[in-house]
Amino acid sequence: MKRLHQFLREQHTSPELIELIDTLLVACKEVAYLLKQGALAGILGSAGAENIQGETQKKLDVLSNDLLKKTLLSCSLVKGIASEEEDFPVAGNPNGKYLVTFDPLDGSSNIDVNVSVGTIFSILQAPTDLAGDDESAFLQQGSKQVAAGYVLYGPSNILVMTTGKGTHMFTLANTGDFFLTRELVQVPVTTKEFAINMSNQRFWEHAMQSYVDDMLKGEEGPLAKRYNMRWVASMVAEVHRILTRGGIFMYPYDYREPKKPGKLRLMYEGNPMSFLIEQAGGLSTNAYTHIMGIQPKGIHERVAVVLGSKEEVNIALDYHRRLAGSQQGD
Ligand SMILES: O=P(O)(O)OC[C@H]1O[C@](O)(COP(=O)(O)O)[C@@H](O)[C@@H]1O
Ligand SMILES: [Mg+2]
Ligand SMILES: [Mg+2]
Repeated sequence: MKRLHQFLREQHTSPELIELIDTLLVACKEVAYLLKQGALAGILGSAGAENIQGETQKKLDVLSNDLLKKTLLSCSLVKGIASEEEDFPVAGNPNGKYLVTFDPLDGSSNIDVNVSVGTIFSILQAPTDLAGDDESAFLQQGSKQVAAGYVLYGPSNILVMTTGKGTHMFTLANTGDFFLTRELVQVPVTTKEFAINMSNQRFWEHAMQSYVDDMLKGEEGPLAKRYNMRWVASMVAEVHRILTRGGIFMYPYDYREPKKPGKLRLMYEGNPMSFLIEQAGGLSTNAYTHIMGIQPKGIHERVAVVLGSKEEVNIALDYHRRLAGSQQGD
């Protein structure tokens, strides 16, 4: 079986990018180790603090953020980092070549119940004229990502990544090495499986309500399909399922907090996941347009997410095109 290193070299990945990915994975392996120990390592429960987005931090949110931050900032290639758990970007080496944004622990609500969680990352080229703690250095469209991926901490620990040459999966062995276990992943074009938090239904836009209503009508409805539903509440686990067997994942805009265009964050959730999905032949949108074409305005900016199997995402887009701005009963 092929080691990650060998694979990346064969893909003509630059030695610097390989070194950076290696560094990042050192921290992810420590997170994986801590998760395996669970209560024995005293890592469960809340940290008793909130992040800048007003979310209660779990102990492991803080621990994994500290691990990733320390490890990445020790690498001379890193000019700056931006994390879900850091209010502002943090500067690294002024001559560093890369910026890294990350969600150190995705699916935090699942830590205490021993369900899959993950680390999501996105790597950008650092502009030479801006400091590593200058927010504007990070505000690049998702289409500019140099590499992106996640490590899923589940029954197996799996790295899924892309450098723009397809999406590939690597499984962590006991030796600490990642081995290539799925090359050139392809998201099936069609699906009958959707993932959405149904409890927010009454807050969605009419277009999304109408689409999901029609899905629930099954064979007798206009979509003429019997759908199945899944909701893990860890985006990494949902995206992993979709990369493995297809599906559509949606965290749409909703009216709960009208000023926020969605729950998920563009720079360290939406963009990296979009890069992975689209490199695997899927589609990733905010229900209207490609996520990777959105010009970010802030490192913690929110985004609506509708991604997965191409045909199904196109159906969702079609509902939004037709019903944009309409109200129930229109
Ligand atoms: O609580 P909900 O509405 O089910 O939201 C679940 C979503 O929130 C997230 O947990 C947000 O990520 P964090 O845990 O990093 O804040 C996603 O992974 C997941 O898709
Ligand atoms: Mg997250
Ligand atoms: Mg998180």
